[in-house]
Amino acid sequence: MSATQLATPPPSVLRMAEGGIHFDGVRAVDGVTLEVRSGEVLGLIGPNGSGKTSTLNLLSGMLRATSGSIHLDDHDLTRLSMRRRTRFGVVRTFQSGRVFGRLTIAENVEAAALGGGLRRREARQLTADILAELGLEDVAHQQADALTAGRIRITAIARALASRPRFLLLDEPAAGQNESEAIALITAIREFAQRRGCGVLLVEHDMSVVMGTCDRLHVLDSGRTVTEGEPALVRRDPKVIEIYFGKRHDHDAER
Ligand SMILES: Nc1ncnc2c1ncn2[C@@H]1O[C@H](COP(=O)(O)OP(=O)(O)OP(=O)(O)O)[C@@H](O)[C@H]1O
Repeated sequence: MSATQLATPPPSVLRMAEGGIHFDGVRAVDGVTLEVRSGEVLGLIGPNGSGKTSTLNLLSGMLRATSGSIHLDDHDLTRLSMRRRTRFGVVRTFQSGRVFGRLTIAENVEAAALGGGLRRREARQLTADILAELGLEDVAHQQADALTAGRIRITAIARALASRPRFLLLDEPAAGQNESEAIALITAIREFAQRRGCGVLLVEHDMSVVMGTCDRLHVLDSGRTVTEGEPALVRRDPKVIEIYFGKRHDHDAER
């Protein structure tokens, strides 16, 4: 059996309802409700310090919510650790990327596929598919230690995909890459997610990157939801223009 024929899981929803967390009086996330659905990419955007990473951390279990709840379908994840959420298929990646430096890229990805319960043949096939999709074929047999930070970050994403998550939470996966590289990477992740029914939450700074790569956008400012919807509509929302594009918009208007 080819790994691309692996069964697609039934549709699911990862949902945060009125989620909140505060740090020493700072309300980093303040009553945010959002849903990520199987097979879609939800872009989480907003200015610096608006609560994007904290929201992702609440969903992954890295932070415990001080208010609200988090559910995967009917399962209440609110009090579960990150490790236990991983068992439900909710997986996050880190900006720095976590890989085994002594293993090759292919071995790193295959180890994640085996850890996710695949047999060796299926794991090999899935690894080959992912390396091709993420443009890692040329470095497949290089030791991870020898690669650039950017390639290591992509390898960490490849490992996360190989574990066959139901929901993948990505914190700026394309950090440090130029715009076209970022769009290519996120497009590859999106295609993988769509084919395998995996939902993706993507934290990303760059509006031009999320516009063509996300199915929906959720905009935060000061820990609160500003708006949510299709990228083209969100981009035209006056509240978003004000908080997110303010300076550029004024500049454009002046020209
Ligand atoms: N561990 C922490 N301790 C104290 N304050 C924190 C902590 N984590 C986040 N904050 C604060 O919470 C707010 C939201 O931070 P968060 O990192 O979630 O925002 P962000 O939108 O991801 O920002 P950026 O785009 O700059 O990465 C900020 O004011 C930040 O300083």
